[in-house]
This record gives sequence, C-alpha cells and structure tokens, in this order.
Amino acid sequence: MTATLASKYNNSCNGGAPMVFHANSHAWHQQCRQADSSCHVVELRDLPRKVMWDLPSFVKIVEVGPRDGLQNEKGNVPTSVKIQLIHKLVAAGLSVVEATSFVSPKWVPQLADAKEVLKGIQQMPNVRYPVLTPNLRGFEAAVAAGAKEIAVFASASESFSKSNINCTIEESLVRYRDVTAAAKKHGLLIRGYVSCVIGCPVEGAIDPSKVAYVAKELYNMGCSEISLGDTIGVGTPGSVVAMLEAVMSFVPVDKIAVHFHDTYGQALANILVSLQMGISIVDSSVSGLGGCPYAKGATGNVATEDVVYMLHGLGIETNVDLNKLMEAGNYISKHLGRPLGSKTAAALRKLTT
Ligand SMILES: CC(C)(COP(=O)([O-])OP(=O)([O-])OC[C@H]1O[C@@H](n2cnc3c(N)ncnc32)[C@H](O)[C@@H]1OP(=O)([O-])[O-])[C@@H](O)C(=O)NCCC(=O)NCCSC(=O)C[C@@](C)(O)CC(=O)[O-]
Repeated sequence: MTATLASKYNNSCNGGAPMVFHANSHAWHQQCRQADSSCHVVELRDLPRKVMWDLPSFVKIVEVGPRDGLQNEKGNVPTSVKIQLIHKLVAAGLSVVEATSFVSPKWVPQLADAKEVLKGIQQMPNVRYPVLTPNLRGFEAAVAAGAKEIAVFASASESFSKSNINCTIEESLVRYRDVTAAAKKHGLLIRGYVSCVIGCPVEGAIDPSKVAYVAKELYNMGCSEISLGDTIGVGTPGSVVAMLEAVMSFVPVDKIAVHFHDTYGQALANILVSLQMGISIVDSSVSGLGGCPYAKGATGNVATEDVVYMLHGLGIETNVDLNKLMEAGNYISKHLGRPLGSKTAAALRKLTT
C-alpha cells in the first residue's frame, strides 16, 4: 500500500492528534497533548491505574477459525478435519466456536459442507456454535442442521456489501430483519457482524457514523452481540477508539465484540485499547487463519494463541488452556501444510524443541 493510501486509513478524525483518556471523567477525548499541559503531569504512582484502567477480569473469546479461517483456503479441507478442529478448540476451553456458514456454495465453495459439519460435531452443553446465514434460505438450512445460534453479516461500506453479499446495505438490513424475526421465533441467539468498520478495500476510510448506524440497526432487530470487523486490518488504536466511541452511543458496551484482522500488525494493540474502553468479547482465529474471499488484501484474523497469551499476561481470565489451543493450531497448520500463524505458538515451540 502506498503512503497516501496508508494515511487514508490512519486518518484521522482528529487531525492526527492522539486520543487522550481522562480517567476521572471516564470519557475519551480527542485532543492535542501539546495543547493541554495537564496531560503531561502523570504521577508515577498513578501510572498502573491509568494504563490498566478498568480492564475486564474475564474476556470471552469467540473463535472464528473454522469459519472465517477456512472460508479463505484455496485447497479443499475435508469435513472430518473441520469437525476435528472444532472439537479440539472446544477441548481447549473455548465456549464459542463459529462453526461454518450457510451461504451460497457458488460464492464460498470452501464451506459447501456446512450441513455435514454442523451435524457432524458433537455439540457440548454450554458451548455456542454460531453459523453465518445471509438470508432466509441459509437460516432454514442452518436450523434443519441443528443450529442454535446464527449470525447475520452486514457492512458499513456499500462497495463491500455489494461484493460480499450482492446487495446494498439497506437491502441487507431488510433481509436481516426477516432472518432475525425467524430466529427469534425459533428462540435462537443472533450475532450481528458489521464489516469494514475502519476501512474498505474500495472506499478507503469509513466514517464511524456509518458503522454506528449499521450496528444500531442490527442491535435493534435483536442481535444480542454486535461484532465489529476490521475486515482488512487497517485500524490503529486511534481509529479504533473513534469507531468504538460512535458505536457505544447506540449499543451497550457489553454487547459489543471486536474482530480484528492483523494485516498491518495492529490487532493486539487494537484489542488492548478496546478492552480499555470496556469491551470484553474478542473474536480471533486459531493460528491466525483467515481473510475474506471478497476483501482483496485482507489477511488472517489475529491469532487466538496470541490473544490468549496477551490476556493471561494482563491477568485476565479466558478459561482457555493455551497448550491445548496450540495443539489445535498445530493440527490445522499441519493439515494445511503451512507454518504456525501464531507468534506465541512459534516462540513456545522453539523453546521446547
Ligand atoms: C448472499 C448471497 C447468497 C446472495 O447471492 P446472489 O447471487 O445475489 O443470490 P441468489 O438469490 O441469486 O442466489 C444465487 C444462487 O445461490 C443460491 N443460494 C442463495 N442463498 C443460498 C444459501 N443461503 N445457501 C445455499 N445456496 C444459496 C441460490 O439458490 C442460487 O442458486 P442457483 O439457483 O443459481 O443454483 C451470496 O452473495 C452469498 O452467499 N454471500 C456470502 C459471501 C460470504 O460468505 N462472504 C464471507 C463472509 S465474511 C464477512 O462477511 C466478514 C466477517 C463476518 O468475517 C467479519 C469481518 O471480517 O469483517
């Protein structure tokens, strides 16, 4: 990406000035540190509180590798491998594992075995296995295969909406009102995604107000969790704070999840700043699998192993066993014939071999 294009995303809304957090007012302000000398005066004894202010004690990880990861694979991944992967992820302690998508096999042939995957997994109590459903047809197929939770996926970018689900944002919202109404009738949980929350491969930077609008619509139609996807991974903590602030005006913070792709190596920093803003649900993908077939340049999601390593380092509980998680990452990486996509897993492997 050229410097010009990079600066298009690294916006920002505040003329490049850093976001400054005022612990006392619990509010985020965009202002220039140079202009406010009080911001320089940070008592050393206050530093831990200021830096780690109000981090959650528990973070729920939503593992999206079997869906977001495997939807992007060129080679065919056998159904049995997908099922084994899901079982291993659950055995590692993950309580939400997105299993597959009931989308058109013409659009995403990698997940054409959605029914077999969902029927093939041994669903454990207290574990959620959401599946993506782009329309009523997908919803009905998902329910018939035993889905108890579905996810609808809209976009904050018109161009991406067109290329990903072949309709405008408004058309998608109309469609999702039908899907969510049907899901509520069946007593299913509903997750709502908003893609391109920071930038779009075609349109460049996306205004936070557009993200907030789509998030609000999905929330109002009954999505119990709104996952905000930085689909092409261009966000930095600066742009993420502005986007979250806009969404938090309409969606309660405990209903918001963050979903970062790590294209620019910013995902962990973006997660940390999200936690500082009160978010406690994080999507990630084992071994950093992922990308979107309809978002040019999008690379993998942030690796679950790296997220868990960071969270445990911060003293935050996840209920995830890092060793077992790395076994799952090793399993799928071996199957795909590629190196481990998690820095944590690669580093720990070096130490033990
Ligand atoms: C939405 C459609 C279906 C519209 O696709 P379309 O071509 O506009 O719809 P259509 O109604 O004309 O259907 C085309 C064909 O697909 C069939 N069809 C139609 N619906 C289904 C269905 N549910 N299941 C199975 N088959 C279906 C339908 O029957 C027909 O078959 P034909 O008559 O030609 O043989 C299509 O665009 C689609 O499936 N898109 C999904 C693309 C996708 O999965 N992208 C990746 C998702 S990742 C993402 O969005 C980002 C996220 C969530 O990860 C977060 C982030 O990182 O930002």
